[in-house]
Amino acid sequence: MSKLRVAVIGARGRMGSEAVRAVEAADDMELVAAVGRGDSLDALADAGTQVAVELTHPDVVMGNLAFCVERGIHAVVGTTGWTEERLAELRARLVDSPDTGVLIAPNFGIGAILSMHFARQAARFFESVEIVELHHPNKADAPSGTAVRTAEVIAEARRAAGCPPQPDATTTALEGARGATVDGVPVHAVRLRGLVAHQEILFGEEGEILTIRHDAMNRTSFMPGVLLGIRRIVERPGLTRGLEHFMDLDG
Ligand SMILES: NC(=O)C1=CN([C@@H]2O[C@H](COP(=O)(O)OP(=O)(O)OC[C@H]3O[C@@H](n4cnc5c(N)ncnc54)[C@H](OP(=O)(O)O)[C@@H]3O)[C@@H](O)[C@H]2O)C=CC1
Ligand SMILES: O=C(O)C1=N[C@H](C(=O)O)C[C@H](O)C1
Repeated sequence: MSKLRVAVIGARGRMGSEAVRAVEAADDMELVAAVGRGDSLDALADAGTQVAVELTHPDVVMGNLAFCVERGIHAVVGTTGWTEERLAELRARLVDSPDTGVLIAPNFGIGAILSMHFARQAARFFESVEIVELHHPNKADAPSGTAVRTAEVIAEARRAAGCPPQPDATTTALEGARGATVDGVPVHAVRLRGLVAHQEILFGEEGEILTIRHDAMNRTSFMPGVLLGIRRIVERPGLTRGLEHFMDLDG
């Protein structure tokens, strides 16, 4: 069987350099291009790339994806900082390239995806929920893409179950003291030297607290998810949001 022709954009970054190593080590993949800031994306087209792994920065991800989608190159995107407007722009681009698939994965960590799945299940049983995400201080976006998606998933589940808004008697607060509110869920972002990527989802009910915590101790931990995304996106045209769609979680 022929190998999947894979390129990495952002290849010299923390995640990109791990992705380069992971693709090179995968028996069913060939690394055909590895580009970073200042390199032309034409290298991807020239090398006959089938799947591009995008691990750069919120400021440049849209341009990189426009290049890929226009040329029918599938993309596995780890870059965060997504908004509804950006998602809508990408969906519109994909309409003109109906055979192309783009996976946007707020988190490639299998444990992180499972923690979001468990949070969805728990959401309707607790009056209160708050999210604390903790990352290294070089991170550009806050709150993290994972925290935003987790809050959305929890809010969807609570709406579907008819849960009322959660209690909060705060009437006076310093700006930011209650975090950012994402779809009704307070999200708190910590940036601390020594951390990699961590998240706690706190559920509270009278007399009972459930904490779901995930810790990524290094960036190698994201690579099984990156490889899974590469293998599966070639058979899934359109926009896929979240690696969970490739994980058979309800099976
Ligand atoms: N989905 C997931 O599981 C994960 C997602 N992420 C996300 O991935 C992204 C990258 O994170 P991380 O690796 O830590 O960040 P880094 O800053 O380490 O890497 C980003 C890389 O992209 C490069 N870059 C910047 N602009 C361009 C451009 N125009 N074209 C090509 N390359 C460019 C940077 O170059 P230079 O060094 O010159 O600035 C850098 O090498 C972030 O958005 C982060 O949130 C991170 C971890 C896990
Ligand atoms: O920037 C990071 O490091 C990470 N970014 C992703 C996010 O914003 O959720 C995934 C992970 O948390 C690491």
